[in-house]
Amino acid sequence: MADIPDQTPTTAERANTIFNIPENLSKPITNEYDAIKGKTCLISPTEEQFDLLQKRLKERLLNGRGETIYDVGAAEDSGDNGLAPDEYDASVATLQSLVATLDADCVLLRQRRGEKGVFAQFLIRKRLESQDFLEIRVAVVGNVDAGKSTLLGVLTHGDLDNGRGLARQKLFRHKHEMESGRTSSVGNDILGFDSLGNVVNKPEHGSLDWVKICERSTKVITFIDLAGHERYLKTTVFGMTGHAPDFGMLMVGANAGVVGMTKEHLGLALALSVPVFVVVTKIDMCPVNVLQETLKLLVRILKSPGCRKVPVMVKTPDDVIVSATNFVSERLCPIFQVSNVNGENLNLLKMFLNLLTTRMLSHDDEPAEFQIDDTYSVPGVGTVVSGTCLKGTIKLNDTLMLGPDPVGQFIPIAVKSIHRKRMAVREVRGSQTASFALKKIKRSQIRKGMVMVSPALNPVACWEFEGEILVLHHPTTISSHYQAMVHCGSIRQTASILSMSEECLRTGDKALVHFRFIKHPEYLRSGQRLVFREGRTKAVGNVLRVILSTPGSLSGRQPKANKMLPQTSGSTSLQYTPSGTEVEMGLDLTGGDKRETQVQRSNAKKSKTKRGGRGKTAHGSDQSSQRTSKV
Ligand SMILES: Nc1nc2c(ncn2[C@@H]2O[C@H](COP(=O)(O)OP(=O)(O)OP(=O)(O)O)[C@@H](O)[C@H]2O)c(=O)[nH]1
Repeated sequence: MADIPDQTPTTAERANTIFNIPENLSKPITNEYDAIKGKTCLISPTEEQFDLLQKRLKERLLNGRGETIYDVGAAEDSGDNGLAPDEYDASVATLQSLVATLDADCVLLRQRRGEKGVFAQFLIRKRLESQDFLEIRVAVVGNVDAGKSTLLGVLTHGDLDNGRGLARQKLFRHKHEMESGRTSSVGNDILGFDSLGNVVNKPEHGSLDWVKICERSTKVITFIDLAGHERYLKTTVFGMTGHAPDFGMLMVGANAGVVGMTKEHLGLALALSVPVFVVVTKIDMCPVNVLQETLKLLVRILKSPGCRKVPVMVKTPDDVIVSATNFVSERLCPIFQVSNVNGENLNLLKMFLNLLTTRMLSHDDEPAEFQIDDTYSVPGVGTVVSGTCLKGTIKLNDTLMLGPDPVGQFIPIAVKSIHRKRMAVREVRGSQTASFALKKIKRSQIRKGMVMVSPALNPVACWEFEGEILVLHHPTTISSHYQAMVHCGSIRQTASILSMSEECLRTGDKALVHFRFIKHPEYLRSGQRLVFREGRTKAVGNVLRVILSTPGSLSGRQPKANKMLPQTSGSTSLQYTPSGTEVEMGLDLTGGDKRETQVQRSNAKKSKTKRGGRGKTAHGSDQSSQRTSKV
């Protein structure tokens, strides 16, 4: 098994966490900006210094997608923070004139008194046109009844809950959800902030008022409300992979604690490298000792070798700023304790959401890539597709290649109208979600998982690919011919293992695996993250190599399993992105999992002995999966 990458924080990272140094301050400054170095640069800058300050702020706004947090009176390389009152006032005045020249707004986040005087942090946010806004996607996960839909109802509609399901009624999309009180589909709700950081949503804004919210917002948080019940896990996994969330909000009911699907959802977010923050709800009705127990267990799980998170209890506005500015590091895990009934600490959560920035970086000049996660047939409009623009810019009337169809073909298609959050716009850029009206195509010709890409990419579909996977959980062993659902972006299709670098895989094993889709070819790119699952069996990994389909292979004929791939896992170290993926490797996440693994292994041995063979369909669920997924 390949070595687990060392995820111990560097000294600099540790120092940043311990001393709460914002990331932008911990990086060395280029020589160009030496003239504006130090805490006094804003007091009375020369014309030349003012230009430099303006240039630097512009760069920071560009890098921060329209916003940045600016320190006034903070020393860059020592603890010598603080300015005398008149110096501080002069600095703030300079900052305000800088901000005014860049058509932005400046809001005080926090002010502190050091030995040498006052220092402060300001949020600087660009004012955008009414059609433009920064979009952050937050996937909301957690066990049934943790209060997910309720919190979203309270945040986005501004009215508190009554503890008996009042607030969630505004979010449900299906009659059966209204009746059962359970979410079963992937839902969306939005929370808008203006350039001053005020919440735009008003209680009277119904679900039809998205356009009004977006027009007045500079930043829009899109909540992807996912189902908590195990029965809907497939939909929840799709929400986490297909809707490209920037962050995960893990909800835990204070009285119920870390139960049911909580750990499953946490593991999924970590496996997909989605930074997570935790919201503990129902603190109004939970006895103090129960709440303490819940928090203690939560912290233990987050700190476990599997998670390696740094939990931070968020109790004050200061904690919010520190955790929001350091949240990009993925290691930090802020924990909020709220009540949807009396509104306690909801202001801290809103402040935190206002400070989040998108993780997806894309350049407007790259060829466009759009992944489809849903299709609609709208009377009077025709076929509409919704999804996420992963790269580049898509403009009205652009022609994109839509595919792959069942035989792996892509067809040119013109974009006739674009909507962002139900608002008609002229273009959509990387990291934004949108829906397009398409002409001359039937809804039945389009499925989730298809893409629309720039013709410059010359897209080709594939039936087969190689991936590196890590088995997070499997009751027995996985071997060749095993079939399970591959989730990769918005692709969701059963794939069969043709061969592996190991004979069989158990919980905690890693391998190179050759997959083949069983129904139709897909558009994949190497480096994409994937989840391979069936029931509670779960493996995560990356697409390593896409095996492009030759014309003959596009027929869909399934070749025989080929020989084992060369044993390369020793030399190819798994390229998992920070912390998350190895989460359950040590299986500390589930506390008793080490023991569980031993039991599983001994069960696997027994089952092998019963069948008198090793490897092949070593367990019932594999067989049933093969049965059910045959085409
Ligand atoms: N007292 C109290 N009750 C709450 C709070 N938050 C939610 N509830 C209640 O808890 C129940 C469950 O809330 P939901 O929002 O449906 O839970 P969920 O996590 O969305 O559940 P699923 O949709 O099934 O995944 C509802 O009756 C809410 O009124 C809270 O902070 N305090």
